[in-house]
Parts: sequence; C-alpha cells; structure tokens
Amino acid sequence: MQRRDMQSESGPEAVAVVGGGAWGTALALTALRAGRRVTLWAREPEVVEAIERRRENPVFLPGVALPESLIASDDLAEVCARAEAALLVVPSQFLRAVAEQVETVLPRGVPAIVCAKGIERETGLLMTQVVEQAMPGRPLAVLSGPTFAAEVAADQPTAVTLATAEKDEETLATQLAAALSTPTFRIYVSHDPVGVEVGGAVKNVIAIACGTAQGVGFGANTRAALITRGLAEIKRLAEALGGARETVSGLAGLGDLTLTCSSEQSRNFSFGLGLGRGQTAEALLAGRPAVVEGVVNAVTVTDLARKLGVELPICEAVRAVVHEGQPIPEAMAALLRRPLTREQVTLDSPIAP
Ligand SMILES: NC(=O)c1ccc[n+]([C@@H]2O[C@H](COP(=O)([O-])OP(=O)(O)OC[C@H]3O[C@@H](n4cnc5c(N)ncnc54)[C@H](O)[C@@H]3O)[C@@H](O)[C@H]2O)c1
Ligand SMILES: O=P(O)(O)OC[C@H](O)CO
Repeated sequence: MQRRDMQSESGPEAVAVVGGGAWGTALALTALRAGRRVTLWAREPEVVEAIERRRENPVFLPGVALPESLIASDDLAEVCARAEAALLVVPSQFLRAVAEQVETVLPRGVPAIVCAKGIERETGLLMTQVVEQAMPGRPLAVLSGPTFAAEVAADQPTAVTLATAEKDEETLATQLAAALSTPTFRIYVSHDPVGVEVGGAVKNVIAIACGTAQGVGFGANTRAALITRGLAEIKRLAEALGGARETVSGLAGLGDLTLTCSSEQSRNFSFGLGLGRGQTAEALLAGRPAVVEGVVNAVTVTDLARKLGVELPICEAVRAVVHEGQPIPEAMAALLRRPLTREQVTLDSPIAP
C-alpha cells in the first residue's frame, strides 16, 4: 500500500467524547492536545461538577489536571449538538443503550468511533456491530491498542490502531487519525475492525489468567506461555469471525495483550492477581467504580467461540474459575493436561514499513 501524508487530510474540529471514565477523560485530553474543541459527556453529575469546578475527574482519573478548555456536561444533547466526530467510550455492556441515545442527538453523517473493548453479552456481537445496529448508516471506526489511560493522560508516548468498518473508508480513517494524533499519541490506520476488536476483547480475559498465575506464585515462564498461547486464541477467534491474523500481531492484538498481561496497572491483571492470592471475585469487584471488562468478557468470548467451534482453553479456564467456582489449581491442571500438539505458527505476510 502506498504511504499517505495523513497530516494533509482535513478532519473534524469538534469532538464529543461520550463517557467520562478513565479512558474517556484521557481521550478528551488527547483530543484537546491534538487541537480539537472537545465536549465530554459523563453520566455522573459529580464527575461533571468536579471537572467544571476543580478541573479534575477524581472518581475515574484522579490526580490529572484538566484544562479550562474541556467542557463537561451530563446533557448528551448539549455535548453532541455541534460535534463533527463522537468517541464512544463507555464499557462494552452499556454501549448499545448509550449509542442509541447518541443516535438521537448527534447530527446526521457525523462519524462514531468505538473505544470500548468487549463483546456484547446478549448478542455475541462486536462493539462496531452493536453500534451499526444502534446508529444505522453512520460512518464508523474503532480505536484500540495498548493504552493505560493514566499514561496517555500523562502524555507518554503511545501508539494505537484506528480501523474503519468499510474498506473504502480510507479518507475517513486517515482524517480521524490525523485529527486525533499528537506528537505523543500515534495512530496507525487499519481496515480490519474485526481483528482489532477481537484483540481488545480477548486480551482482557488472558490478562486475568496472567494475574491469577502470578497471584498463585508462578513466574515469568508461565506468563510468557499464557501470553503466547493467548495470542493463538485471539488469532483463532479473529479468523473465525473474518478478521486477519496479521492484525492480531499489531498494536491492538499483541501490543495490548503484552501491556495488559504484564502490569499491575491493568484492572484485569490486578483482578486476576487478587484471585490468585485467594480473594473472591465478588470481594474484588465490590464497590469499585472502575470496569473489569475481562470478567463479563470471559463469558462473552467463550460463548461466541463455542458457537463458532473455536477452542479457547485459557479463556475457558478463566470463565470456569471466575464464574463457575472451579478452584484455580484444578483449572491450571486441566490446561496443562491438554493433549500435546504441534505448535502451528504461520508467518504473516510482509508488513509495509
Ligand atoms: N481505562 C483504560 O486505561 C482504558 C484504555 C483503553 C480502553 N478502555 C476501555 O474503555 C471502556 C471504558 O472504560 P473506562 O476505563 O473509561 O471506564 P472506567 O472503569 O474508568 O469507568 C466506568 C465507566 O462506566 C460508566 N458506567 C457505569 N455504569 C454505566 C451505565 N449503566 N451506563 C453507561 N455507562 C456506565 C461510568 O460512567 C464510567 O464512565 C472499556 O471498554 C475499557 O476496556 C479503557
Ligand atoms: O486496565 P485494563 O485491564 O482494563 O486495561 C486497560 C486498557 O485496555 C489497556 O490497553
């Protein structure tokens, strides 16, 4: 593919960020740094009030100073009225309901960019498929990759993937990438939303497995095995859904998997760590405002894989431990008892520089 000068594309000036959690707040800050006018919708009036009065989101992203130019509101219509692009940044299981509301107030033809990571429980649909139903006919993209909100907010160098749903949406993808990139937030363009989204959903579940392994006292060997075999699970599911294995080797697959599986900053990894140390899932989740997507996605990805006849043994083990009460040693023994098999590693096609 020919390389294009993305800076020359003109994109949206006004951006609505729908979702005032950690990631929505960090993305709002990034869009401001990229020179956009940004409005942020938060569901909780106390979050809106704290941003407007104290210039901070103490509930979801404490300690990060937010500039005066960030306009926050709990009125979705006000936030979306003049937007030229909308970032949808609510947890996966709430995305449909929120997208349906956004559809009623976002001007026609304005693109929606999905920033949630997961699969919908009731339908088994990917997030862009959910939004296609909730906001029919909208130009659509998905943004994903290795991004801890706090590090993005701190302006640390970060790279992500932005994929458009339609192959012929090259202009949309490049415009959005140019509009939201900063000197430290580097957006690569892809045309494989399926590969991008499967990576984002499944890595959360594998991160729970890695945290659990560390929690019970296993070290680097076990983590490397889980990451590598977890990547194989992502590739199998992505391919079964029509995605490309090359995408899974990229930022939204291997990149995000490596990040989330290796750091206690990850909510999913630290949830697993707690499980491995003997805490219950209920106790670990009680009273926390932040989402641990891998908990529900352990069910959604395995339900989907079972329907498609795809084997995801690590995700199944996480589901059994978190949702079915299987003791961790039993789940680990079952994984290790699986028949020995050939390691099927096919080379990806050459990648453009
Ligand atoms: N935090 C990160 O570092 C990060 C990075 C990349 C992607 N993501 C993804 O972004 C999405 C949002 O995560 P986050 O980290 O911003 O959330 P968060 O854990 O910081 O906050 C929880 C969010 O859920 C919202 N919420 C709670 N109940 C709701 C309801 N009934 N309806 C609608 N919204 C409701 C809250 O308003 C809040 O915005 C998730 O899919 C997550 O995987 C997060
Ligand atoms: O904290 P986690 O585990 O939800 O991960 C956050 C982001 O998805 C990392 O890319």
